Amino acid sequence: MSHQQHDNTWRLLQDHLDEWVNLSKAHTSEGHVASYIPELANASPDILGICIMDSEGNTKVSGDSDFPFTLQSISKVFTLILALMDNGEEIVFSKVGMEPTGDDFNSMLKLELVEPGIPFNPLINAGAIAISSLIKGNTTDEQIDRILHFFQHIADNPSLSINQHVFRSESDTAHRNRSLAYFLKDNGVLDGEVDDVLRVYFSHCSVEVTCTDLARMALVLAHNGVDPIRKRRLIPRRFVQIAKTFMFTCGMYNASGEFAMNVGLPAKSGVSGSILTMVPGQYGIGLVGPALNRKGNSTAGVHLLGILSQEFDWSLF
Ligand SMILES: NC(=O)CC[C@H](N)C(=O)O
Repeated sequence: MSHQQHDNTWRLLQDHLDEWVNLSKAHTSEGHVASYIPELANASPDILGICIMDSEGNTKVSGDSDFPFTLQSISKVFTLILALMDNGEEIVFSKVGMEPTGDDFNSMLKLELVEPGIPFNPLINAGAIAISSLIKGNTTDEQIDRILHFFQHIADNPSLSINQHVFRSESDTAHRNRSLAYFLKDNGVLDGEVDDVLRVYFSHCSVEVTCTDLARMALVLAHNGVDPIRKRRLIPRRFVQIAKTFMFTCGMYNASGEFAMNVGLPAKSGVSGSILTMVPGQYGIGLVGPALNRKGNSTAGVHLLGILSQEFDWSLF
């Protein structure tokens, strides 16, 4: 992208981002805050915030961009990358597949239906739980520490930490994830103890961030693993390529096709109402809008990204 294009985009964002956020905010009333993790239900449904970061670290923020939230399923992108860096492709893809499911993110249907009973991809819950078990460490605490440090490193923010209330809230109520994990254990997909693996999984889902952290993490993916600000490679290019492909095909759960059609960018959402996305080679984007549609994606967030993509012709197609 030329400097002039960037300047134009930045000027339009300066003039219109607040207006687009306000327009999209109206769509928060179409959704509901996730309540199956009781602690998440405390978030106000009418929140909407966004941060867009360019490759020099300049930001455009709007709305409730300081609202802290937990990564939830967005963390799965980065644990996948760490598992790939720890084990390589061959081992990782002996435990999870490469295909979208078309089912809800916490579905267990295909684990029994389709041989050999490995999760279809690393971004559905079953797949992400399998990935958690692949993170290296001599103890569960060491695995969790390594993940947290990796997230801090990518976000360039050493103060990222685990929200213990959200962790406990999920851990106490995660009957479905527990059953998924036992299923995986029985199918020979999980190496460790179910409780230990789930502690790793709930911990990385509970890392607390802001939109700016998300945008910063996305920026590294937008630049294929090189941090354009620290001017350093943080992730091998191939592993970012794998992560972005999954984001494209599975990142918005079973609404990934619709999102690809309307926005056309690799993205990952979480049940906290967060979305991480990027304009390849250009911008990292983080947003939060806790009111979710039926498929578990932020109603206002998806709307806002639709406007931005159209306005700036960001679709990759
Ligand atoms: N979709 C999500 O964000 C799911 C993550 C959440 N921790 C869960 O396992 O249910």
